[in-house]
Amino acid sequence: MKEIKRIILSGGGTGGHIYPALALYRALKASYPDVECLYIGTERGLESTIVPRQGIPFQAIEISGIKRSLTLENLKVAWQMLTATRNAKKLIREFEPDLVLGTGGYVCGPVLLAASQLKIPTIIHEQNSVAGITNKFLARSVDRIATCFEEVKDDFGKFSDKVVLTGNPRGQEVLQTEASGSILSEQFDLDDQLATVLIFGGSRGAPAINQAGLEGLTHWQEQDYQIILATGQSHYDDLDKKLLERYNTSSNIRIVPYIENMPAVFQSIDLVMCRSGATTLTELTALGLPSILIPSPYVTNNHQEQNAMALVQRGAAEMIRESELNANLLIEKIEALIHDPASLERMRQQAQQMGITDASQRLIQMMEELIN
Ligand SMILES: CC(=O)N[C@H]1[C@@H](OP(=O)(O)OP(=O)(O)OC[C@H]2O[C@@H](n3ccc(=O)[nH]c3=O)[C@H](O)[C@@H]2O)O[C@H](CO)[C@@H](O)[C@@H]1O
Repeated sequence: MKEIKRIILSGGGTGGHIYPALALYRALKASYPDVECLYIGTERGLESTIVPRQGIPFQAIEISGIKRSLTLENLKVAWQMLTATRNAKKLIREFEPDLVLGTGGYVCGPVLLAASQLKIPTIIHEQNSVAGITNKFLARSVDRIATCFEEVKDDFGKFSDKVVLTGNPRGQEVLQTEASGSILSEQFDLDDQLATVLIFGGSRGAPAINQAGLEGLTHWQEQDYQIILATGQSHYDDLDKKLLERYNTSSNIRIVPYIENMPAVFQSIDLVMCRSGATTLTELTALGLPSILIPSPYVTNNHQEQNAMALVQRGAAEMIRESELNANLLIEKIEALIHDPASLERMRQQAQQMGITDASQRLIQMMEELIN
């Protein structure tokens, strides 16, 4: 059997498309220590900082998303797509990969298209319960479509025979991350023994969640549990420094810009309140973490609400729509659950039942089949 020696990974914009690729890379490296990888993303996306920090060679190409209304803008995007595909071809020819795998986001369009035109085996990985625009566009050209929810198969229409349910590699990765009983004290100067709620938007933060979270802090300061609020880097930079200082010096509240080691931090959290991006949900279900989900209403076909409903219907999570969100509701929901260990335990079990925990192995097997 031919070994996997060189692969190109692509995907980005936000963390939800990047972390699955990185988790897969690490699993691949464990099976094939000599494997070499090139990551192709964009300069503007989070991948341009996250990926090089992992020591993975990174190349950027320029591409932006299709605007739904402005046709002139779309002409520019079409032109960019042609140039980007040409640039991607150049990178692919130079690197000579055995396979190219894309985890979603606009950048995958030109990269996977170029690879398939060069007759290199291709896989796209769809994390959501509703297929993204780029992945739908690529369905015709790629060899396999790896998915995380049964129900997304139909979105690929006549290409649905290429669909294989693999799950999201990030779930397997968080499960393999060792828990440290002292991460809350060491990293946040909080109490390792107290119940702790983690509030965050998605990889870029969410203004509505930040606002409701910040408004709840005066109340939470007086409670017997702890709150960590991760705002997203750019929102954090805009926060009033006096407010930050006031809360961050209290014993049970921490406001931070971004948590780099989420898989490790999650292990010490009792309840999560966050967006319902697909990669976050994979992490929550793998670990069996109870959650209150606030889907982003600003995504294609409202897919985050569908992602969230998959958990809500199984009793693994509760949901608040952003239109109903305010600090009082947040406080009420958190308080109802944090003081109810039986409900938390039920949610934990339900969440855990949903997790697919061998996604990397399934994807690696798919890669091996394709290159042989
Ligand atoms: C606005 C938007 O288009 N969002 C999409 C994007 O979301 P986004 O990238 O925000 O979403 P996900 O929830 O899927 O992933 C976020 C990732 O960032 C990590 N994290 C988050 C905060 C933090 O401080 N530290 C940290 O490491 C989370 O643990 C998770 O691994 O991709 C997802 C996966 O295709 C989609 O489902 C989302 O709808």
